[in-house]
Amino acid sequence: MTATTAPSTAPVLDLKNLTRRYGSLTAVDDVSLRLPSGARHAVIGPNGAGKTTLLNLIAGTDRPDHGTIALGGTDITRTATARRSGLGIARSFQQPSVIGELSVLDNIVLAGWRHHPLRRGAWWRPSRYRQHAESATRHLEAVGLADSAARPAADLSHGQRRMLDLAAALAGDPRLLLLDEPAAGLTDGDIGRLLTILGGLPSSVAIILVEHHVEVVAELAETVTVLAAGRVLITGPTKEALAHPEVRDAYHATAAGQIGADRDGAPEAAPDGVRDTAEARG
Ligand SMILES: Nc1ncnc2c1ncn2[C@@H]1O[C@H](COP(=O)(O)OP(=O)(O)OP(=O)(O)O)[C@@H](O)[C@H]1O
Repeated sequence: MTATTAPSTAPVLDLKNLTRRYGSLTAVDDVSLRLPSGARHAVIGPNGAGKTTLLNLIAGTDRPDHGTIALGGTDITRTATARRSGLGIARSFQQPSVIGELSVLDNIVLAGWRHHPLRRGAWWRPSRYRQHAESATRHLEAVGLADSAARPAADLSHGQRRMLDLAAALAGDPRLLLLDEPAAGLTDGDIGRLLTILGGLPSSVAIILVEHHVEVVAELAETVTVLAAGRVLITGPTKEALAHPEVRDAYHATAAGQIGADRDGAPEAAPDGVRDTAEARG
C-alpha cells in the first residue's frame, strides 16, 4: 500500500467522516476528529454510544464502512492492526491482556519485542532479552510495579493488572495511546495512582481516553468528544463539553442507569458531580 507522509505539523490523529454499521445499526456515524500531537482527549457518552467501536476503528481491529483515518499525516485507514502498532498506536483494554504464567517483567519485555518494528526470532534469546529488559524495568517503575517485577503476573491484583496492561501499552513508545475505561473496577487509591501515572506521561504521547468516571475525565482530559448514538454531540474543551446542557441532561439520566453506569448498572458520577467537576476546573 502507498502511504503519503505529511509534514510533522500534521495532527497525530485525523478522523474524517468515520462510519461503522452493523446491519441496520450505525454504531459510529460520520465522526470527524483532529487531535494535535500530545493531546489529552476523552470520549464519553452513554452505554452503546459507539466509544469502543471508535477505538476499534482507530486501532484497526475493526474497519470503517466509510471515512478515513490518518496518523501523523499518514493514511492508515486500510493498514493492518499490527502495522498500526508499529507506527505508534498502543491500546490498553477494558480487560487487562496480561499473560499470567509470565513474570511481570517478562510481560513487558514481550510487549516491547512485539512492538519493535524490526522484531525477528525469539524474544527470550539473551541478547534480545537484555535489549528490552532495561526499558521494561523503566516502564514498570513508571506504573509503580518495579518491586513486583519477578512475580508471576497471575499473582497481581486487578488494579495491578491494569497498571501492567498500561505498562505493556507504553512498552512500544507509542505516540497515540488508546485507553478503554482504564479506571473501571479500580479502588479510589488505584484511581489516584492511575491519575498520577497518566498525568506524568510525556507530551510526546497523545491519549484518547474512553471513561465513565467523570472525575477522571475532568482531571486528565483537555478536550472531550461526547458521542450519542454514534454521532458527535459536541467536541470541545473539557469544561465546556461537560457543562453542555445536553451532556448535563444525559448525565442526569445516570440516576436511571442509562449513562455513565458501570457494568453493574451503578451510577459512577452523580449529576451534580458533573457540574462540580466542570466548575472546579474553571
Ligand atoms: N461486533 C458487533 N456486532 C454488532 N453490533 C455491535 C458490535 N460491536 C458493537 N455493536 C453495537 O454497536 C453499538 C456501539 O457499541 P460500543 O461497544 O461501541 O458502545 P460503547 O459506547 O463503547 O458502550 P459501553 O459504554 O457500554 O462500552 C452498540 O449498540 C453495540 O451493541
